[in-house]
Order: sequence, then structure tokens, then C-alpha cells
Amino acid sequence: MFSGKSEELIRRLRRAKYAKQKMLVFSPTIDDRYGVNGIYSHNKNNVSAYSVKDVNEMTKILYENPDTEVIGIDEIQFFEKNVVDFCKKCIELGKRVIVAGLDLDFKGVPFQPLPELMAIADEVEKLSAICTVCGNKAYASQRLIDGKPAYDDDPLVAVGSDEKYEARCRMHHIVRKRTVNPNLIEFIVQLDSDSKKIEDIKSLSGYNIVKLDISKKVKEIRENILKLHGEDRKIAILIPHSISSRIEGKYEVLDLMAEFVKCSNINILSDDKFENLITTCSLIRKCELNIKNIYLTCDNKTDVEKIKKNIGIIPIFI
Ligand SMILES: Nc1ncnc2c1ncn2[C@@H]1O[C@H](COP(=O)(O)OP(=O)(O)O)[C@@H](O)[C@H]1O
Ligand SMILES: Cc1cn([C@H]2C[C@H](O)[C@@H](COP(=O)(O)O)O2)c(=O)[nH]c1=O
Ligand SMILES: [Zn+2]
Repeated sequence: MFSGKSEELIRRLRRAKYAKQKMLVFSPTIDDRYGVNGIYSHNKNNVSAYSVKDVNEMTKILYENPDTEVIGIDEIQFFEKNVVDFCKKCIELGKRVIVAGLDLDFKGVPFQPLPELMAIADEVEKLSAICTVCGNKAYASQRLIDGKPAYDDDPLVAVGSDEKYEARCRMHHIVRKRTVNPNLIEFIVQLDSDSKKIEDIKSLSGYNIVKLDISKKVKEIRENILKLHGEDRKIAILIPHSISSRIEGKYEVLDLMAEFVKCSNINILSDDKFENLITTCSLIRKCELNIKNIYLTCDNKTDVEKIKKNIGIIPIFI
């Protein structure tokens, strides 16, 4: 963007006008930045044009004006692929076709249908703007959202001008990739009654420990977990209730934990109520959740062997 494509198109169309050639000029309806029914450069230089939404509309107008000699199209990247056939048809009919469009999108990926149009064109003039950071020749358009580079999964089409885009050279053109929080959510199922022990768990140091509040709505709880995890934080969710407790009277805590099966570990804090531990572990495993650690808050050494044999995990005393 800002390379002077529209200015150049306007210049060529003005010359055709001086030559008294009959012209049809098209601009996509979607581009209403500086006005409709015209081609406008960033300097507000303009020529009048038909504002059309697709190739069908262009074809109709062309049939109504069969003596057209020159056809100009701006922002051709906003038209469907069939605009290539339209251009070919016009050339076969002996008309001169001048189009302007963006070759690369904000990610630096070829913007369809420019690659095909450039391949079939008799003449291609590639214009460059100036990098707003270093003053070198620009390579692509930097999309900025709240002043920060856009992400690679942002929508392809976003009409705008310098409030959204800047010309940038290769070095200063940035596309952000959305990073997935590499930290798994650590659920801490508390089967004992001594919550103070949680601070003693070394593997959870640095974690933001959030207590699950089952008086809230499922949607609210879920969104809060997603938000905290999405913020790239290390989070541990303390479950001070039975995993069979219900949220909103119908949804078990275990159902909620199962929603995060792909991005969570389960840690269990247990005292000497062995049966309770066995039942909890088997319910958790039925949901294919990963039990990472079992922490014993009692010092009953006989439990270690029982847990190892029945659950397959060597418990850690805290
Ligand atoms: N970074 C930039 N590099 C070059 N020209 C710029 C820049 N920013 C704004 N401009 C202005 O934009 C004009 C080109 O506008 P325009 O023809 O609409 O470009 P395009 O259609 O390629 O976006 C230039 O003549 C200049 O006045
Ligand atoms: C890079 C890029 C641009 N756009 C939009 C933004 C503008 O409305 C036009 C380009 O206009 P210009 O005449 O070249 O200044 O295209 C878009 O929708 N998606 C993109 O990736
Ligand atoms: Zn630069």
C-alpha cells in the first residue's frame, strides 16, 4: 500500500481521456475509504468510477457500453477469481485493460487474483512505497491493531488506510503468530482438609492458584479459566470440593475438568482416606484425564505401597 498504484492508474486513465478514448472505470463497492463512485489515491487525487460489487455488475455495464476502448479497475484484489476471465475477455474484444491491486496481503502472502493477472499481463509495473521505519524500499503492508502487528490468523480483508496499515521493508514487516500457552493447567483436587499445604508443593511454585467457586455459572467459570490460561499464565485450579459436586445443579466438576483434557494435569492432595482416593482416581481416569502427582498430607507410610500398587503412582509426602 501507499506505493502510488492508484495515482498511476489515475494518471494513465487521465491520459486516455486526453486521447478522447471511451473509458469504463470500476472500483469495488467495499472500498469506501475516501468516497464512492471514484478511484481515490491516498492524496485524494481521483477520477470517477462505477462502484461495483462483483464481475457480473462490470459485465452488465460493459454490455451497455460496447464502444468502450479502455477499462480501468482499482483494488482488483477485492474481486473474485473470475475477474481474470473478465480481463481476458475484454482484451479479446480489443480493449485496453489497466488494473491496479495489491500483490501481497498483510502477511506477505500473494493476494489473489494478482498472481494470475501478473502472469497474463503484457506489462507489469511493480511500485514500492517507503518503509515507515527505516526509509528503505517497502516490501509489504504492515497491518497494525492498536499499534501492534496483526496476527497471522486475522482476516484477510480489512479495508483501511494509515490508521491500520504502514508500508514496511522486509526487515520491518512483522506478522505475529498466536502462541499457545505451553503451560498445562494444573488441577489440584483436594481430598484432604488442609489447604495450607498447597503452598508447600514445590512443583506448583510460580503458579497462580485459583480456587474453583461452584456457586458461579459454568459459562463464567469456563471463560475465566480460558482467559487466565490464554493470558499465558501458569495457572493451578484448586478444587476444594468432591469432583462429583454439581455446578448449576446439573454439571459435575469432573465434566468441567474433562473439557480441559488436552491442556491439563491432575494433582491430588490426599490424607489417609484411601478408598476416597481410589474412587476419585478411577473417575478421573475414566475421563482420560492425566493424573500427574498424588500428594499425601498424612505420614502414614503404609499408604505408599497401597497407592503404588492400586493406582500406579508413587505418592509424594508434603
Ligand atoms: N510510506 C509511504 N511511502 C510512499 N508514499 C506514501 C507513504 N505514505 C503515504 N504516501 C502517500 O501515498 C501516495 C500514494 O497513494 P496511492 O496512489 O493511493 O497508493 P496505493 O494505491 O499504492 O496505496 C504517495 O504519493 C504519498 O503521497
Ligand atoms: C494489505 C491488505 C490490505 N487490505 C486493504 C486495505 C485497503 O483498503 C486496500 C489496499 O488499498 P491501497 O490502495 O493499496 O492503499 O486493501 C486488505 O483488505 N487486506 C490486506 O491484507
Ligand atoms: Zn524498514
